[in-house]
Amino acid sequence: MQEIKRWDYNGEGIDEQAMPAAPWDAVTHWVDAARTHAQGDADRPDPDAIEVATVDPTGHPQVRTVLMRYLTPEGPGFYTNLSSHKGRDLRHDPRVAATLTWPTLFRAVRFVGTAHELSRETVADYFQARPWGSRISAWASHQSQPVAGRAQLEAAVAAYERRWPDTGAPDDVPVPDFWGGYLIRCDEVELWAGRRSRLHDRLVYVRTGNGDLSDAADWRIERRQP
Ligand SMILES: Cc1cc2nc3c(=O)[nH]c(=O)nc-3n(C[C@H](O)[C@H](O)[C@H](O)COP(=O)(O)O)c2cc1C
Repeated sequence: MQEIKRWDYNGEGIDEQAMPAAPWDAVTHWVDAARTHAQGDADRPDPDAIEVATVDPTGHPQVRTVLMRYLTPEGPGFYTNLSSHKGRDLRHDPRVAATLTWPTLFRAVRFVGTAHELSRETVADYFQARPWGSRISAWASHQSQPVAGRAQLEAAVAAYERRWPDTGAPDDVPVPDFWGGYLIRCDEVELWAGRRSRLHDRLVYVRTGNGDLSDAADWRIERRQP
């Protein structure tokens, strides 16, 4: 049999006595730690890369990686093309799940909830902070649609570059109507910590009320078996 390389996970684990009563502090503490850990190390995956799972109109699960460019007590979120397959999925069924995984810290966070479109104001603020080239690409890409070849995409980019040259101003490229973002309003937030011999720690914040991630009264904590 082929030899399998096995890694034992020996992270810090989770002490529920020390865990904040609301998920917001727990999540931001881990996100900050992952960002610090990744700093200046090109070999570490982007700490904000998040896998987002949706259900397509046929009921089939779909998953892809995006960047968590939004994180407030309302929930985590991301920006994308609203006409993409994920946009189509979420219009049809807003239920969503997402995971942030930081293998070198033996940690992962899992969010389960429903997706809500971010306001046009929030989207515009983020879009205008993106580099000019990324804003041009957002116009040129009909995300998730087939394309005859890369040349077709590059021709579309060149046409938009001529239309909206880089002036250095944040609004030199308008915000496309079809571009936006989603906030995940969470019903569950799980913190997973890898421990020795696969006897990991899993602590799940389960929503009990209508508040946001920082409202301790609206969450209970449950430990689940690994
Ligand atoms: C590290 C990484 C980051 C990505 N970030 C984004 C993102 O923030 N937004 C986005 O729409 N796609 C992003 N993508 C591309 C998506 O994975 C995916 O290809 C695209 O959104 C189309 O997905 P869909 O056809 O399921 O809608 C990223 C891919 C990777 C690997």
